[in-house]
Amino acid sequence: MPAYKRILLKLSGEALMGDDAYGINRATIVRMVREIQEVVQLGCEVAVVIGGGNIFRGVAGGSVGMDRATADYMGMLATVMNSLALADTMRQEGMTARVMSAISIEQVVEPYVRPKALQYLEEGKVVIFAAGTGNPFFTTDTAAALRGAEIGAQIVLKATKVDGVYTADPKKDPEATRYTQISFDEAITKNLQVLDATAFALCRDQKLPIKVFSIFKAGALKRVVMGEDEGTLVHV
Ligand SMILES: Nc1ncnc2c1ncn2[C@@H]1O[C@H](COP(=O)(O)OP(=O)(O)O)[C@@H](O)[C@H]1O
Ligand SMILES: O=c1ccn([C@@H]2O[C@H](COP(=O)(O)OP(=O)(O)O)[C@@H](O)[C@H]2O)c(=O)[nH]1
Repeated sequence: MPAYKRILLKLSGEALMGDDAYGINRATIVRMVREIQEVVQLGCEVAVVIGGGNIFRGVAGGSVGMDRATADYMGMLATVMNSLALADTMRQEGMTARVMSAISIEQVVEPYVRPKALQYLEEGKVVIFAAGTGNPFFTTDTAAALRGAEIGAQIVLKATKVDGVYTADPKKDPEATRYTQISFDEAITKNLQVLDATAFALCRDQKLPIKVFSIFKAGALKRVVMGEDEGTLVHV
């Protein structure tokens, strides 16, 4: 039995690159989709928010000196591309997915309408929330917290490049050690940067726990969903 009935899974856009310099690595996206399929088959309702770093950083050079809001809209469009790629890969793997966008581009994807999203989830479809929150100056982490709260997810799962929350940034400090669990207050006091501050505050206010785990580790998502010891749990 899965430990959660409904989850909001945040996938790092940058991780989609796999070993490539930018863009979407085919083997990587197929592997991610198969891991999601496993938890859907367990009976878990899955909503996904995906980042855009893999595409956006590829064009970021051109955004130097650009108006911040304009660059952010480009970033949101990058998440739409990733969402479409993810949904299409799910279709190829025999799953049913629906993409809903926070900015209206109706010829491409349907707009985000909360009751419709809830209906899809109840029907066992995977819902992919594209275009982040639809607002510049935010991130897809915040979109994950926001949509997670809106759909009544029991937990936000952040699948990222590190396998949990560490005492310091593990990419900079080799001595850093991983927490099995940590409270929101302690993570804020210690200024641990693994989710941005807005997303963090929203989850804390809504008492929505977060699990941070590795997107690269095979089977990690399933272990998290089964409530096994994996990654770091951030709790109230
Ligand atoms: N205390 C910490 N514990 C874990 N990771 C940290 C910490 N501080 C900074 N990081 C960095 O945060 C990064 C993950 O966050 P983020 O940039 O939001 O990734 P993404 O949105 O692509 O999943 C990691 O690559 C890691 O280097
Ligand atoms: O609500 C949002 C979500 C995303 N973005 C933009 O889209 C980019 C891509 O998202 P993110 O950096 O969160 O992706 P990831 O790091 O997961 O690849 C961000 O840098 C922002 O520029 C935004 O402006 N508002």
